[in-house]
Formats: sequence, C-alpha cells, structure tokens
Amino acid sequence: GAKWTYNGLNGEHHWSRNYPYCGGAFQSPIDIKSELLMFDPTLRPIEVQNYILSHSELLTLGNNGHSVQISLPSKMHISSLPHRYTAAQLHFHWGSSSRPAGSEHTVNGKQYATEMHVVHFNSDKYPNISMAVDKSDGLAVLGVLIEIGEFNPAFEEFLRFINGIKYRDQKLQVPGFNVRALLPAHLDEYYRYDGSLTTPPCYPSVLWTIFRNPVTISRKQFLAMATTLYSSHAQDSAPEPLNGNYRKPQLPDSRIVLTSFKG
Ligand SMILES: NS(=O)(=O)c1c(F)c(F)c(S(=O)(=O)CCO)c(N[C@H]2CCCc3ccccc32)c1F
Ligand SMILES: [Zn+2]
Repeated sequence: GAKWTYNGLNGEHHWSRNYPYCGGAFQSPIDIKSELLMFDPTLRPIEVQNYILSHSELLTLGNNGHSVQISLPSKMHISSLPHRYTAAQLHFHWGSSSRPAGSEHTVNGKQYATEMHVVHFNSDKYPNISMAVDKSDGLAVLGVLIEIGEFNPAFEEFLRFINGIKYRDQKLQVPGFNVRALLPAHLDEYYRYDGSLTTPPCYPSVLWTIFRNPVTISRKQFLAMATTLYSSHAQDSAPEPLNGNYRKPQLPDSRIVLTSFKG
C-alpha cells in the first residue's frame, strides 16, 4: 500500500487520502477519560495461554519501519473472550529522547512513555490474521501502558538484540522468553472498548483491552527503544530516526469505555 508516516507530508492527517477508514468512525487510540467510563461486572480477568515461551524456541524480532515487532507462535492465545483470539505479533509505540511521552492511549490526558500492543486475531472464525484484519470481530489487541522507572528484566530479553535491527526490514531470530512477564502482574483491571488499528488501513476491527496498571522500564531501556531504530533502510543516504510512532487520540464518537473495575 501507499507509504505513510507519523509526521510530515504522509503524516496522520493525510492517511485518509489513501486509507479511507482512517477518516471514519470508531478510530483508535482514544483519550480514556473518566466521563466515558462505565463499570461492567461481566468483564472477567483476561486469561492468556502459552505466553511463557522456552528459550529453545525462536521468535523473529524485526524493524518494519513503523515499529519494533516480535512475531508470536500461534499456540499463544487469549482464552477468556467469547472466541479464541490467537496471538500474531507484538510491537511498541514510543516518544523520543527529547519528548519521552509516546503512548497511543492516554488516561485523562496523561500520555505514558511507551505502549505495547499484543495483536491477536479471531482464530475460531478466520484462518489467519490477513482474513481477520478487516472484520468487525477480527482482532483483539492487549495494550500495556509503560512508564519510566524500575529496570524490567523481561524487556531485556529482546532489547539486548535491538542493535541488530537498527534499519527498516532488518530482522533476526531471538530465543523465546516469558512474554507474560511483559504484561502487568494482575490482568483483572482493564479498560475495554471497540476501536480500530492505529495505523493504516485503520480498519475498525479491534476489540481493545488496555490494562489499568502500567508497567515500568528503566530510562536506559526506554532510550534503547527510542534512540536506536531508523525507519529508513540501511543503505539509504539520509537515515530517518524511528521515534514518535504514535497516533494522536481520536474522537470518542459516542463510544463509552467499559471498565472491569470500580472507581
Ligand atoms: N497499533 S495496532 O493497530 O495494533 C498495529 C500497529 F500499530 C502496527 F504498526 C502494525 S504493523 O506493525 O503490522 C505495521 C502496519 O500495520 C499492526 N499490524 C497488524 C494489523 C495489520 C495487519 C497485521 C498482520 C500481521 C500482524 C499484525 C498486523 C497493528 F495492528
Ligand atoms: Zn500498536
């Protein structure tokens, strides 16, 4: 598809020219503000299966020009939703060393340093993510808000390889690790709403689950993610740093945000 960026001539305000859904309704991310919230007692704790991977299995760590992504094995899935949602990949959105705030979802206007998305597709109904990506019940993304604080050993399992994927389309195999440890300790408190992919083609196909509790990474770990990568290819004469890869909050469009917790 047509190239898109987060700033400049192909930035987010121009996406809808080539990707009409980006100008449509039910877009993500949103600012999760108190007046949109409604407690829903039917929202059960999120249950994930096979998120703890052994070092003997390999994952592909890659720079796709828009983010750092890790491809995930299909045994990983969410088991607490009405359909099985099978993991496909995880990736991040972040700010820059000069402006460390780069999460996509914000909470009452607070933007976190980075945000992780674990992308899953409805494998009960669709054979693969490409068939699911534009269906209203196609995707479920788990979002984790990340702030700068304590060092996080779980993130080190892939951050230690990040110098090997500095440029667009570079990828390498890394040992499997405990992906569950990237999530908050407790998965019972979260925000839930219907939204979209936050990148083109912006299909309104995502059941969003944003955990209430942020996790922390150290400033050094944040800087590794925010200052190492380029969105340009290794041979490009003008290297383009990859940072600020977050879409701004979109209109709520009469949506409410359900919470699994009170107050
Ligand atoms: N924020 S977000 O909406 O979760 C989100 C991103 F921000 C993001 F950059 C990506 S991307 O890295 O693939 C780059 C452009 O799509 C995805 N990809 C998903 C949806 C598109 C198709 C596909 C196919 C295989 C695996 C993952 C995905 C994405 F879902
Ligand atoms: Zn994302």
